[in-house]
Amino acid sequence: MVTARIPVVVLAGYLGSGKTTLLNHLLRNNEGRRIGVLVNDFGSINIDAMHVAGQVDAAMSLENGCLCCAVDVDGVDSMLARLAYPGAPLDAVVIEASGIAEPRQLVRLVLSSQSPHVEFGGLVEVVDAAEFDDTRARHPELDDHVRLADLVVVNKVDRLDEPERERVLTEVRDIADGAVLAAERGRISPGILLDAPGARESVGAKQLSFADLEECGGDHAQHMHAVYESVEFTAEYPLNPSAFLRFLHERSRGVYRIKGPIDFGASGDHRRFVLHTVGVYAAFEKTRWKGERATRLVLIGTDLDRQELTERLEACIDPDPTKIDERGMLNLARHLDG
Ligand SMILES: Nc1nc2c(ncn2[C@@H]2O[C@H](COP(=O)(O)OP(=O)(O)OP(=O)(O)O)[C@@H](O)[C@H]2O)c(=O)[nH]1
Repeated sequence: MVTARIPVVVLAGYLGSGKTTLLNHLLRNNEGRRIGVLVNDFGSINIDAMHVAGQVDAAMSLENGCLCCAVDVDGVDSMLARLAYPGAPLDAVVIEASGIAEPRQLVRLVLSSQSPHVEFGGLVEVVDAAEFDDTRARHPELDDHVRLADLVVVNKVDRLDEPERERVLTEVRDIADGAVLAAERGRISPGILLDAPGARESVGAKQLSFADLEECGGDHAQHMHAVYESVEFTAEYPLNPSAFLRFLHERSRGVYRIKGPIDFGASGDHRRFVLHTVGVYAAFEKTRWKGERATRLVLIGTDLDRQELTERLEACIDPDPTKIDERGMLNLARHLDG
């Protein structure tokens, strides 16, 4: 009897490109497919795992460290074995890599899996259309990631006007060997991503060869995460919105990405603000507190001064949270994510 293998899709893409957004879109619009998720955050607070929690059929997360180097094939195999076992109620597993993981290494880990229950389901690279030029200038290896991918999702096209959007799409198509799709908020059809690579032939599937995987990829010093670091900040007391907005405006250039929920305001206010900064872009997503209220931020960047950042964030804690700073909340509203 031939055992059906569960496809394992590697979802990669630079910091803040929209991987979690795309994953959440898939989980909400799964068209009946049951999806297991393996999330790898950079930083010890699992913000991405918090974002996908509750919508997924089976999930595991790996904290603090980059999946591509911190874990060997046995480690990935044992995690995959816990998600994908004989008779597992899953149709696919998606590994959401951290934004600075080396996709080639991740693909190699999946391809080297000894598990008879999984197969490589393809590499999907999410690209932030609005940050494409900047990211490429800072990280020329982005071209390589785009070239290797079975499917490149050029996300955030809403942030560009028509001519710029076409220019970026043309540039990505010139580099990519696989299929290229434009997307807003990761809205792509789940079938394109989750069915075995053969099913993607309509948009141009490709399979990675071991030769592709052997080229570089193994040199840790060249990996993005070798130069990035993260600082975590948690606070049980609310932050003052005006003070925090000042912190945001004055943040150092080294801080490329900040994400996580923030508690602003007094106990009667149930609004939960989730901050996302990507480069100079900053947005708050408004949700509601369900469990414990606390600020939990992860800051990712290069040359971070941990002590200075922590002190500046601590200075944002509101000495009197019973008095909501309405003006600050109004300013915050201007940054709200549509
Ligand atoms: N305007 C716009 N914003 C988007 C789009 N997709 C995602 N975002 C926003 O971009 C920010 C980062 O999105 P995430 O999905 O968290 O990105 P990520 O790749 O998972 O981030 P890391 O895991 O930190 O690398 C969030 O504020 C999203 O709401 C899009 O298509 N358009």
